[in-house]
Amino acid sequence: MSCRVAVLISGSGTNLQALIDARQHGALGPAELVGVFSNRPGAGGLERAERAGIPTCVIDHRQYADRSAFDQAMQAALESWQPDLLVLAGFMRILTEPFVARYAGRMLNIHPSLLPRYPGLNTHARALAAGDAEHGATIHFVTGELDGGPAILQARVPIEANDTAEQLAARVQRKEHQIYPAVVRWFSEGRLTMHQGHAYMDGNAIHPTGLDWDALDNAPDTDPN
Ligand SMILES: Nc1nc2c(c(=O)[nH]1)N[C@@H](CN(C=O)c1ccc(C(=O)N[C@@H](CCC(=O)O)C(=O)O)cc1)CN2
Ligand SMILES: NCC(=O)N[C@@H]1O[C@H](COP(=O)([O-])[O-])[C@@H](O)[C@H]1O
Repeated sequence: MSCRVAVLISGSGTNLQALIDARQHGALGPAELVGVFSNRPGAGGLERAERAGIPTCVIDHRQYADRSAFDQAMQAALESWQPDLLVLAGFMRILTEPFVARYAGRMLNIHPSLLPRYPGLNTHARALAAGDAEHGATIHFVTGELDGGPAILQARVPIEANDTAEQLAARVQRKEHQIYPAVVRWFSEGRLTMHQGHAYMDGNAIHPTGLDWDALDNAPDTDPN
């Protein structure tokens, strides 16, 4: 039974590429990439999708009077792909409550910080400015609370002396490209659920900050059964 996955982007699409590569290497489980949607014409990820033979759709949010009108147009376009899961991969628009409710429990986002630290934008510069020793990425279910949905997985990277925001972003992205395919696979295998605002893996509640990627040696997906 395949899991129909639509990916939402706004930019270069390196996380999309990681999903495409994982699919091509048989590492995405039953997940099938059925479409790529962008709110930005010319987004680099659109070329990645076209090269992979994945249908694309672009709706420019700037052509709409308000957020709700854009979300309604986006939802109508997405429904044509009949997605089981929406994957936000650098999608840079805040979604309205009705759109979020339509996909409750089947919409994921990857955020470039160790939530709850640094929701919103410019996370790398904020972590540097705060003098943090570590940074990372969080994958979470999307809810109406911006970057506040139940966490599924976190992955950490060290902040090195003299790091620029660009160097730190690149280190975080390398980790993102490892973890997002794993989480999409888990969801497509029916192992990830959201219930009453909490995330569950194989029926077990996930810690509020998510599973720790570096501690997964003994974790569910190493289970031989
Ligand atoms: N209702 C929700 N919408 C979105 C969520 C969410 O958790 N709940 N996650 C974000 C992804 N994201 C961070 O991970 C994020 C994206 C965009 C913004 C933002 O401030 N966007 C501005 C426009 C910025 C731009 O166009 O460059 C806006 O929408 O006005 C904050 C966080 C996706 N949506
Ligand atoms: N708040 C959302 C946000 O900042 N998301 C971030 O945008 C980048 C998209 O890169 P990509 O387009 O190359 O996948 C990723 O690093 C992702 O964490």
